[in-house]
Amino acid sequence: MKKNTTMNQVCNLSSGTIVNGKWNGENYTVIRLLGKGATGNVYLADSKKGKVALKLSENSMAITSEVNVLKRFSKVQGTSLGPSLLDVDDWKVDSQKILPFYVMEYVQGNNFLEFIQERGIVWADVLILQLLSNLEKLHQQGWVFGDLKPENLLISGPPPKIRCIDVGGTTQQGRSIKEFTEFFDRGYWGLGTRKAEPSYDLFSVAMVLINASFPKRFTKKVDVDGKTQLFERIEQHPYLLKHKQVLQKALLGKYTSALEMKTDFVHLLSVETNKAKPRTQTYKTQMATANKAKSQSPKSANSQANQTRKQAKKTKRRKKTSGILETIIIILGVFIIYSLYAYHYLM
Ligand SMILES: Nc1ncnc2c1ncn2[C@@H]1O[C@H](COP(=O)(O)OP(=O)(O)OP(=O)(O)O)[C@@H](O)[C@H]1O
Repeated sequence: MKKNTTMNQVCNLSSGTIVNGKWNGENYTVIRLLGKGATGNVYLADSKKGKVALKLSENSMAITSEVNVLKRFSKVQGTSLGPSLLDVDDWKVDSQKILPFYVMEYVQGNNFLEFIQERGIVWADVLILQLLSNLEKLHQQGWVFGDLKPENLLISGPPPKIRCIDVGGTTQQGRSIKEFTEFFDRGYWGLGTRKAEPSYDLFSVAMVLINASFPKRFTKKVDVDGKTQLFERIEQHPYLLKHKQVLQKALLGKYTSALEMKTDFVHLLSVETNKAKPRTQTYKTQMATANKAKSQSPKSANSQANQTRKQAKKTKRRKKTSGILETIIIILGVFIIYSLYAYHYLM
């Protein structure tokens, strides 16, 4: 999208600048720039309500459209689709310049990729389930998020909670997607149209997971079709491979609702959890058998010193492996319990 240089000059506010609302009379003291978007800049600011995020733009149409989306989001019960809207006003910069702005809740936290890089890919499961719940509610209201990408997903908490920011791409179902980023756009990969429908967002969800596994985004190859290239990527990463079925269906637009995708996702996770159990039992059984055998043959152990030394080494190795395995099992257990807790608590 074309950048408006005048806007960028005016919108480059330094720390301490006071933005005064012409109509509502609220004052906001700029702390720092949070980010620059295509339509304006977002600042962290101090206000009588505490820290807030303030978006300033020369483009009053864009501000109005985003404000309308945030208002609509606030009516969707039980979700955290976007930051809550706190104020909408104009700022009289000088005698000739008036800039529209809106103030929203400051969502403190890392974006999706930063969070995953810090905590590990296993967290993607919990976050994607939350995202799918939010999308389901948004789609039910007749809207599509559009520009779904890791930068637009902030993780607040604890407990970790996914929040969609940058509502500029939110489009009414049936219309053409307003804003998109190539990597997350099914049109770019030749896997569908840019018509706003739930499957458009669900394709992007799959791409968010692919991006979480391959943080360096790749471009579409000229000589290979999009489907082949993306399916190949899925085969190359253990996390993606584990979610292959769901990802492939989402990429091919086979899900007509976020709920359907979420159900498949939950099913896949429960299958994985069940698979993990017998492996643990088998190992324990093996250990018990080995210990039993060892205690039943002390004589042969005494007469064969070499064998005993080897046995001791083996046992030491086994104990070490057992320790590592136990730690993994405990971490896995805690994670599953936490996931269930987060899942029930947040959904
Ligand atoms: N409510 C918020 N709380 C915290 N940070 C925010 C909030 N809103 C925006 N930001 C930060 O400001 C950045 C710019 O936000 P904005 O939504 O305007 O632009 P963008 O995502 O770059 O948009 P575009 O895709 O329109 O270019 C975001 O990437 C994010 O880092």
